[in-house]
Amino acid sequence: MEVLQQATTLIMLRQVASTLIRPSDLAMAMAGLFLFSCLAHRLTQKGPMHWPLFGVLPTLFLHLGDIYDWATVLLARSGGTFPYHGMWLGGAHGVITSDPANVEYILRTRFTNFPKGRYYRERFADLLGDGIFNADDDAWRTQRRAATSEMHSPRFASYSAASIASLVHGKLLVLLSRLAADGRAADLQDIFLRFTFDNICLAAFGVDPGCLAVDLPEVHFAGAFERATELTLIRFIVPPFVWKPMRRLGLGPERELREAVRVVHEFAEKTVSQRRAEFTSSGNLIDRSDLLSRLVEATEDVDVNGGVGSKKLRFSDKFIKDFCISFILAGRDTSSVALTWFFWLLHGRPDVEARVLDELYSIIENRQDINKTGSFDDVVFTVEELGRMDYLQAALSEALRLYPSVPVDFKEAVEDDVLPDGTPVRKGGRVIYSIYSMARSEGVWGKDCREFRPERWIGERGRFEGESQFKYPVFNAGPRLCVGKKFAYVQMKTLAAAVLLRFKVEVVQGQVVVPKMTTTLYMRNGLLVTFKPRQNNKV
Ligand code: HEM
Repeated sequence: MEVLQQATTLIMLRQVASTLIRPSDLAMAMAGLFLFSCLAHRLTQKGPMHWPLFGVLPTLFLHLGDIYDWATVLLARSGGTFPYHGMWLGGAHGVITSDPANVEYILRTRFTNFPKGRYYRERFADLLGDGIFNADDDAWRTQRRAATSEMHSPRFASYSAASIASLVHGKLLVLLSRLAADGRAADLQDIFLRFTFDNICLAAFGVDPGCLAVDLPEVHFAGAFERATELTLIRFIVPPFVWKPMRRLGLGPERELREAVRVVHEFAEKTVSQRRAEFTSSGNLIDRSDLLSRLVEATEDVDVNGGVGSKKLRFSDKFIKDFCISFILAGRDTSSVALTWFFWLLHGRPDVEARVLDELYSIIENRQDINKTGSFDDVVFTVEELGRMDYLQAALSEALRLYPSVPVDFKEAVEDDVLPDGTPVRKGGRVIYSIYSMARSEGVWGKDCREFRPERWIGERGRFEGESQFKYPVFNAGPRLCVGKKFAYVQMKTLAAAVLLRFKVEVVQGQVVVPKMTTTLYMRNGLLVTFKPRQNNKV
């Protein structure tokens, strides 16, 4: 991340240098540096080529378009971990790893020495405030406790399952039927993004923004949220000496970011204060099960008199607002991109699709109230039935293994440390772990690691069997394991089962399907598909 910023700086420097130095002298100097670096790289052979003065930047720059695959090759060549550093005096340094033992060390064993860190928090502060996604230490712990107790409560679980099913059956299937009837191609990624945005807002605020309406409208809040996220990510590319003054002066993308953040915060503040007023006037929010209502009602124990006693306090509006915004960011696009890759992989593997369908048919056949007409129109799978979809769970987990929604993540070292494989990490350095590369490592997943093989998740008794969090940190691992993991599987399984049962999703030929190089593994060009209704003659 910081290295990317330095790459931008490098381009600027090159432009300045070309006005001060003759181009031929510059070319000679660059050729000298290149030869020197090649020689040094030949001698060390670990990781990417580092240039004098510029560190890894020029090499990185050549690979911006295929950075995940490039890092995968380098990690394989260097035994799973290599150090990097950015420009001389720039201060960016750290290691990149795909070794599960190192991942376990930073995410669990030495959790307190590897927080998200200031670098991350500073960039997300405007959008996320002190929300769980952007917090460390005590601020994170309080929110984590609240998140786990509210999200894992039976009340929230049944509310979220019902709202997922209602969105899928009441809106998504209606939209797909319309598209199928018109024979129109549509971008599956866009449709799924709309679905997960509405879904996460329902879970967080109990409010449906309506992105999934059949006319696929532009929704102001959703657009602002997306823009705010994209514009925040620019801060990971542009150096701080550029974005910070622009922020202060309200210029360029920073001005647009301020406006998008304002829209998001205004919406969140208004919703929180309306819910607070509703609670104050009626004394409870008994009819509401969304996270916001739970948090408005909840209290936390706070120490008083130096820890001698404690009293119950309500969460502040700011706490709840920040929490809900983080929650929306965390659950907004992760499962939609996972589902898009899943449908794309299925398209290339009719055998896997047939096994998923067989599983669905056999669950329907086992129903007491089986619909003898053979029509699937009314089938809405229950949470218990979703739990019996082992093969679907395996296929989704395998799609996420190959195309993890968060392909690369990182932590910052508070103190000097040494990773289990012997690699030293200096204070302030970053440990970047490539989840994308771990999936493609023969040492981690075996010789067939690049194959889409759901069977690797099925145990001897034919049931789904999970893997170590540290070999598969797709949902993060250790104390910061994704709190939405259960929610995400219910959401993905409900959607995938309902759609596959009713439609054959056909990928339009001739499009280029490649990942976008950003923090979430979007498809760069989306995924154009058509929907063909299935003949329901199986039951
Ligand atoms: C396929 C879907 C999902 C994947 C792959 C996924 C993955 C992740 C990952 C990798 C992290 C760690 C990010 C970091 O700290 O840098 C995370 C954290 C988190 N996720 Fe998810 N997520 C998914 C869906 C969801 C959903 C649907 C929700 C909400 C309902 C959610 C809520 C959260 C929250 C609140 C955190 C922060 C946890 C903490 O820092 O303690 N996630 N998730």
